[in-house]
Amino acid sequence: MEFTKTPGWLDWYTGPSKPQFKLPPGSVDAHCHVFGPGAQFPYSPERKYTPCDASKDQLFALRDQLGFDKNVIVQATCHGSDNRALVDALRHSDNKARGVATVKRDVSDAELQDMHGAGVRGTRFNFVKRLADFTPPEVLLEIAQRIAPLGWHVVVYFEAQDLPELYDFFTALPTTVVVDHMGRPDVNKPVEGPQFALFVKMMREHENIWSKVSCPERLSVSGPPALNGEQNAYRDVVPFARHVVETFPDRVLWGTDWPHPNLKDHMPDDGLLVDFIPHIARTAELQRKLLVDNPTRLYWN
Ligand SMILES: O=C(O)c1cc(C(=O)O)oc(=O)c1
Repeated sequence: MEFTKTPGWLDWYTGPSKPQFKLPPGSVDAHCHVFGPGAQFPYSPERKYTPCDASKDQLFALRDQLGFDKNVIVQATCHGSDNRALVDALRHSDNKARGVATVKRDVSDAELQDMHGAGVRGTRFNFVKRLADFTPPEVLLEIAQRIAPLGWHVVVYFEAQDLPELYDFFTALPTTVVVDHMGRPDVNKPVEGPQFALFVKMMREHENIWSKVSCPERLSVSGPPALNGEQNAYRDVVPFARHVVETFPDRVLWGTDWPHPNLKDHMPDDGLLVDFIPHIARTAELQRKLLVDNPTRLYWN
């Protein structure tokens, strides 16, 4: 099948630089995606965008170029609940990738078992309105109860302004809950302001809630972008991510978010994104927890 990319689509950055920051051995890129290729794994009829292709081989080449050991591949919304591209990538990863799938209420136990065998360890609930249609909370809770016995967790993606209405649902989930991209704070607001404070309170009061401190390129308002050798990119995001890393060092994950769906402004050099890490995790111990210990515990147990 032939697909035409969403107008204005930015393709992932080719030839990323070698990071100056040396990742600790065993580091995991704990948030990245594969897109198709559409000819082999068609994009979902329900999708809200049509991306460029980003294959498993291209992802594994990036992993090696940046110096990561492993990947956690998160089902992208352009594939809906058809997890074939994800599962294919996991099966060809030589045990170096785990996955987070998207499942519907009618998923069978056999399908869950099959995905588990391939390396899926979580399911993703998406509350970002431009990406996914609404699913009633009782349906999501039913799915969470189905996957809990497998030892899977729930990944949630939402925007900060929606947290007040989602708070009770998230804190009632029976599994570990991993929040994508720090719950997308508005970084024009103060770190200690009420919006981000609610997110921090949710993590403080619920030890099963984790956060990915990823996506500065999405959250940043003032940049500068991770391009042209910039070693101090996305400075406005640093205080938010640093606060979460230092307050909850055992419950944070980091990922590139390659191939960076739906960016509108620029496409970052992934090597320079890796160089963002020591700004938010300032000691070797915090770096090891963020990049090695935490993802290994959650995904390779
Ligand atoms: O902000 C986004 O557009 C975005 C989209 C997806 C997806 O389509 O799955 O995943 C992400 O992590 C971020």
